[in-house]
Amino acid sequence: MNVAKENAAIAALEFVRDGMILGLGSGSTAEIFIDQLGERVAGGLKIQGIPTSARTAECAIEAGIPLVDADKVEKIDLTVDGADEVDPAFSLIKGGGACLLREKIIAHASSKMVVIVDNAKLVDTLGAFPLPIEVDPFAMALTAEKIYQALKDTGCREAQTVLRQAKDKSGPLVTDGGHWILDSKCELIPSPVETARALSQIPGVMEHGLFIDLADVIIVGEVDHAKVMELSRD
Ligand SMILES: O=C[C@H](O)[C@H](O)[C@H](O)COP(=O)(O)O
Repeated sequence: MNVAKENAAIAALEFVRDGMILGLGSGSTAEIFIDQLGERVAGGLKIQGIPTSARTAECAIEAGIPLVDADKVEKIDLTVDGADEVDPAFSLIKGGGACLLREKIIAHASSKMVVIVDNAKLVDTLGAFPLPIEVDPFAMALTAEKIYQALKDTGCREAQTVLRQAKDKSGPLVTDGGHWILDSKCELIPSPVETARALSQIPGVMEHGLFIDLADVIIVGEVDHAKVMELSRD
């Protein structure tokens, strides 16, 4: 167990209240949170979870967390999720686990997003972590060329893009939504807002891993404590 991730996950429990509808993120840090949340549910906490991936749904069921269909709710109170990179403006790169589309749908619909990371995820400028971009497999080469242009036009020089492969090497990794993932190594993304906007305009791009203006709280786990940083959007 990674103690820093565990400390971040435990600190996120402070944001959970009885009666909440919770977006449950994906990835190793989110899974630690789900385990912790399961213990609170066993102790009497009443919440319902909306998983952002098939894997998260399995973990939540195993942890004893009641789930609710995303189509059956009118609001989501809080989402707790991990991230691959976090910059000082709370912009994120997500999608290292290929769950970015559902994660973004749920984060966008949530009143609050709490991001839990260890301090290795904090960066001055996003881009060292290859940016995951979820694409429709149809005419993927044409979409990839448009992505390359969009990245170049917004200042990400020499972006190298690779099609993510399934772990069993059977072919391209297929997301829960039936799409493929292109990972673009940008080194630096100087204007995340512009890059996000440019990528969103490409028809074959289902979603990209830049999460802008979504995170309200970043919890950074260390070995002996967690630091909670809140951003006011007023
Ligand atoms: O698609 C996966 C997600 O965006 C994860 O939340 C992200 O990759 C961070 O995962 P981890 O907590 O395992 O580093």
